[in-house]
Amino acid sequence: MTKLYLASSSPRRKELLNQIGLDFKVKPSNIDENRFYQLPLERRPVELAKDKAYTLACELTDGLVIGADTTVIFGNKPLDKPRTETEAKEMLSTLSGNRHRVITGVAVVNVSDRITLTDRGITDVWFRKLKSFEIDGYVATGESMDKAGAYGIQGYGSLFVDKIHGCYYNVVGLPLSVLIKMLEAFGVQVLK
Ligand SMILES: Cc1cn([C@H]2C[C@H](O)[C@@H](COP(=O)(O)OP(=O)(O)OP(=O)(O)O)O2)c(=O)[nH]c1=O
Repeated sequence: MTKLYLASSSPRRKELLNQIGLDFKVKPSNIDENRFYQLPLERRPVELAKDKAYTLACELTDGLVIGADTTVIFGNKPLDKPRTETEAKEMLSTLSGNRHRVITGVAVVNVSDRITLTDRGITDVWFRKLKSFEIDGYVATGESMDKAGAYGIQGYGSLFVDKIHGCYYNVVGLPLSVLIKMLEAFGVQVLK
């Protein structure tokens, strides 16, 4: 059976892979994300995903490595993980009453020959207009801090979302319908 590795520290990605019954090991890879900040925003998540997966693949002898990166884009600006609570509140004010885009890049690297597949999911998310006490209350829950765009659609952040167009799981951190096609290309099947 093919060994599977998830090159990510995101608990959400781990949960999503568990949800579809995959047997895998988690081995986060530490890459220098700063090197990618010059790239066009639509390309960045895929390149980051590839680097995360490839970096771990170089430490292994066999198996498949999955890497991913979620970027939240408002207009043509990225909203990365907030560094402070003030920054989180600013991001949420920006998203309030507006539409933004979530792109999750995914890469699967075959360790033995380094053959790599990449793809991405794109989801548009509409937030309702938020009151300032709601933004303060949300940031006080602590949910913002490790998440792109300063919110988690799977948590209290669900209260802000009017509608989405695209894959929900892509927003949480892994577009599962995209990933499964990539895994199948390497002979891994969930439903037989
Ligand atoms: C928009 C959004 C993001 N997120 C999370 C998913 C990702 O964990 C995080 C985006 O940061 P990433 O840099 O994609 O991932 P990470 O740093 O958590 O993990 P790693 O780099 O080791 O793979 O934001 C949610 O959980 N819910 C949401 O609704």
